[in-house]
Amino acid sequence: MRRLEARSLSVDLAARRALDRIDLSPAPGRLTVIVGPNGAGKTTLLRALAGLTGPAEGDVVLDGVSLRRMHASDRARAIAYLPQGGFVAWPLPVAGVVALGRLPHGEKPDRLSPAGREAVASALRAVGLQGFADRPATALSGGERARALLARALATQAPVLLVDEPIAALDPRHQLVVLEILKAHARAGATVVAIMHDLTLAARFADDILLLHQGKTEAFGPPGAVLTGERLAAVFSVRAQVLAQAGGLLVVAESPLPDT
Ligand SMILES: Nc1ncnc2c1ncn2[C@@H]1O[C@H](COP(=O)(O)OP(=O)(O)OP(=O)(O)O)[C@@H](O)[C@H]1O
Repeated sequence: MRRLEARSLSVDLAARRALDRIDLSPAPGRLTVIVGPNGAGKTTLLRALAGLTGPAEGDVVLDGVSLRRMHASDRARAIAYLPQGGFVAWPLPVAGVVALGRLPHGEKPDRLSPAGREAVASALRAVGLQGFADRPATALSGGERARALLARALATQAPVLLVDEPIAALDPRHQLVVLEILKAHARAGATVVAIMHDLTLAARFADDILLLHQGKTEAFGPPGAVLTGERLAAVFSVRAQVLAQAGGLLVVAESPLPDT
């Protein structure tokens, strides 16, 4: 198990502070979900946790070592990152796209080791795309492509998995399938951090929720402690009902409040 930690992390984008002194230590074995309004800094935080955006102040460390001091290939083996709204430019077969997840292990997609081949096959099975292995990735629907790109991240078999809006393009069944994959991956010992906008699904699947607002931590903890009607009003500017149900909370945004 690897311990990823943001320590008083601040990030500047175009000379503007996008993240302000974030402390976050997503626990291995648990699914941590980041929520917050558009522009709150969620993607910026995930990119910083992946070592793709450097801190202005503070740091991101893996097992106590700054990501800035790690070799890029060590970092890529340790941390798999799935960007938002993934895009595939070349008509590579789906299995070839997923095999790109083995590059950090020094494996060429067309010459995988037996372990690499098994990792690719198992990732394709996990996302339900085993029948699509030979299809050009440019000939997939948006949701199929999103699942193929998640499979690429899974094929890395990294102990840390960071995924930016992994269910945004998915139908209800595949949303549940992907969230179950993420949860199972966490339960198997990985550190899994996902950005989501669906607060009901976040409440149902997350072990911990980080609520970001204007680059700062508004709240962190179990869903029931973080997602309160009062907080949703203050952060999202919506009147919302948070209803306790068997299986989790149901969050219903009822009406927009005047923007503050
Ligand atoms: N490359 C960039 N240069 C300058 N500012 C940026 C850049 N990328 C993002 N920003 C700004 O930084 C802030 C945080 O952006 P970020 O993408 O992290 O938000 P987010 O919470 O992921 O939003 P969303 O829910 O819309 O995806 C926003 O105000 C955004 O306009």
